[in-house]
Amino acid sequence: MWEKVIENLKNKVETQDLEKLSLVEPIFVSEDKITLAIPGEQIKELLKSKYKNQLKESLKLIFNKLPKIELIIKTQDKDNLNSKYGFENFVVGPSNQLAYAASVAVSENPAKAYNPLFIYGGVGLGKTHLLHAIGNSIKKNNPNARVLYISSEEFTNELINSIQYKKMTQFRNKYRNLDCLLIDDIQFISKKERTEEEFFHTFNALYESQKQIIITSDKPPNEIPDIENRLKSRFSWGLIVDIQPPELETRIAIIRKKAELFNLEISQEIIEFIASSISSNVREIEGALIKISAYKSIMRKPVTLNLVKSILQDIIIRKEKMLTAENIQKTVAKHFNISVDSLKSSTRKKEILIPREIAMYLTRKITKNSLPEIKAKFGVKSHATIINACKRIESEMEKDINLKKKVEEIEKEITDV
Ligand SMILES: Nc1ncnc2c1ncn2[C@@H]1O[C@H](COP(=O)(O)OP(=O)(O)OP(=O)(O)O)[C@@H](O)[C@H]1O
Repeated sequence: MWEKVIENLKNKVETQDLEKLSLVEPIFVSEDKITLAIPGEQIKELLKSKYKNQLKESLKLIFNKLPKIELIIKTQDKDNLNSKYGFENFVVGPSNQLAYAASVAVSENPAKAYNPLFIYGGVGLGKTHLLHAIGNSIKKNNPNARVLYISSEEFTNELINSIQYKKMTQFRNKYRNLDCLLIDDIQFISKKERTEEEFFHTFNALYESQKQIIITSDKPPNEIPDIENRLKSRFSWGLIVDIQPPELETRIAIIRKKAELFNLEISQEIIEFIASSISSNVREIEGALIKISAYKSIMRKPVTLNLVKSILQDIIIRKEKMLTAENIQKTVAKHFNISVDSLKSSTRKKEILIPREIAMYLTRKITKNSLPEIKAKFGVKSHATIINACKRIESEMEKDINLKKKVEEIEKEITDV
């Protein structure tokens, strides 16, 4: 029936309006009354102010008389928000302070504080948590706000379906009529031309109508490979903040908070043990606590340090395996595109010398190897060579930001296990 109305309206309505009106759904139809479900206040207003007469005429034509027209707003689409992620259960420390503060600011003043807000950081560091917290907080302040959380993969799948089933109008209306779009892991749209194109237009539509956009990624915009420059530049229009792996103190605070949530009583000694065994990934910390909780309830035994050590053995062994001089040499060699053997040679060529000194510096910093052990692993004659290499790299990193970044990136790759 509504298709007939639309057919009738075709020549009397502007094209872009017609697309919007085609989203209206009749949910009750009789000769006396017709109830139309409208997706949003904007379309309702459009229908009432601009097309009331045309609508009446079309209905008259179809029914031979004019039924009573009732307009109701369609219940909102699911916002995909997970209520378990809030600001109140996000532990703040130096590593995530800025991302947290920016997220709170955006949720208090959508589209006015920072737009877009771009949050990036490694795996399991709380980016998704912050996205949901922003969405939940905006909804709490304004229950009518149209907020949507979506991963860029889901966005891509939905787009593909919409193209396949010719539902692009619905797709565009869904995304372009939001007050706040929270899009997770944007790096996954790279190399997907059509998705990038569609996201570009979604971004523009929202930005131009002053709607809030929050984006997360594993890298800053300019380092996401194979993504259009026009998107990268838009991602940088607002504020870009990073989340770093939490420091020891923050990890301890996170473990305390999570243990409390899981109703798990553990001693300070155990908390510190977990915090020092799992350094870079909060999801892994959570996983460890869930495992301990499960053991506790199944075995009905008190949680001792030894029990925790045996429960977390696989994680600890995996870490120890990665934190070796051999693995550091391999990773450094890969980053500089040179061979592991050349790292152990005595050549003074700059392109080998710097990577070799970086490898020594990282071995000293992150393994438990003693100086004689490091000496043997790099085939050098004296301890002084290693100590001097470490000092040189430390002072070079202070002067050269690119070198500092490179070393940090390699260190992250080695310790992120
Ligand atoms: N600072 C924090 N305080 C409390 N919980 C945290 C914190 N950081 C991370 N978490 C928790 O760690 C888990 C992983 O975080 P989240 O899913 O947000 O990571 P992510 O950065 O989005 O990772 P990915 O890139 O894999 O999607 C979540 O359960 C989250 O609640």
